Amino acid sequence: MLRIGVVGCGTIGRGICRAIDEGVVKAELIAVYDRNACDAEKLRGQFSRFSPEFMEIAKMVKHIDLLVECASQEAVHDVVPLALTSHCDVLILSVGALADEGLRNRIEELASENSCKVYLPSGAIAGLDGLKSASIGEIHSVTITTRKPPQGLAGSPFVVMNNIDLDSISDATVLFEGPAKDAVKAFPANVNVAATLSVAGIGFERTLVRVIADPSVTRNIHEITVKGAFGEFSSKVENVPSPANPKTSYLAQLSAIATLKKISSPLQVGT
Ligand SMILES: NC(=O)C1=CN([C@@H]2O[C@H](COP(=O)(O)OP(=O)(O)OC[C@H]3O[C@@H](n4cnc5c(N)ncnc54)[C@H](OP(=O)(O)O)[C@@H]3O)[C@@H](O)[C@H]2O)C=CC1
Ligand SMILES: O=C([O-])CC(=O)C(=O)O
Repeated sequence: MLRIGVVGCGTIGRGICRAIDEGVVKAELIAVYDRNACDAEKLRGQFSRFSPEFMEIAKMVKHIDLLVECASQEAVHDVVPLALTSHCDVLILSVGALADEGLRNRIEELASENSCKVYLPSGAIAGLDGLKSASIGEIHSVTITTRKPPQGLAGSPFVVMNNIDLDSISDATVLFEGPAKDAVKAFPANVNVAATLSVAGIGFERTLVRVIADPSVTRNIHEITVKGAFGEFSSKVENVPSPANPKTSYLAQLSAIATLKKISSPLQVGT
């Protein structure tokens, strides 16, 4: 059976571990790691079928087949090359890290040299199937508009560096418009979905991102428009935020679990 290690024991990590323990994903939960050791320790005690060990990454990669990164963009730099070098497949949630072209190329090279797979779940958006099909032909434009309650954007480098008082925003306000390459650095915990779109479609320079702080909404809303030789499509997801981390939509966690389910199943559905 597939042996999994999870890096990052926050909102998504906890959900993934629970899904493995409950048998939704047919795999063994071997190890967990978080830079806050006590969060990982708390999580370890919550399972009925598995007792994952708290393991540093260097040890973890010797005991698993697949490493799940659900920590931060910084963690992608630290753990993904190491896992691939150790012949582990990798599932990445903090996809914004791949805006770094050097890291992206290194990850692709290491995966290829070591015959490993790198999985990027569709996260909190819908429509990647259409974009992947469309990108076999010519794509003219990909745009994503992300609309979140102001406090869902709290702590992001863009808000901090520009001294934006989120509490004083009374109407929907466009905070950012620009390429995905800049958006994922400005809002690293909010628009990883723009990075996934970039990889699936026309890259980090040409994928355009708009971030709106909107006090009138309670959901994290992602609207995507793709235009190309195939015609055009739009998708809109109104996501329920995770109670433990309102930046992260519940669908992101479900999407990671669905990807693990697909990996561990003989039946493959969809593009
Ligand atoms: N691809 C997608 O569609 C989506 C991606 N995401 C991304 O997925 C990741 C996980 O999200 P979520 O579970 O909500 O986040 P949480 O903040 O709830 O949990 C992340 C956990 O990982 C820890 N962590 C962060 N960096 C490291 C590191 N370098 N090494 C070890 N542990 C680390 C955090 O510690 P600490 O609290 O100290 O930071 C925290 O305990 C985030 O990067 C998020 O932006 C989220 C939603 C959608
Ligand atoms: O969960 C979401 O709404 C999207 C998100 O935070 C991200 O892509 O980083």
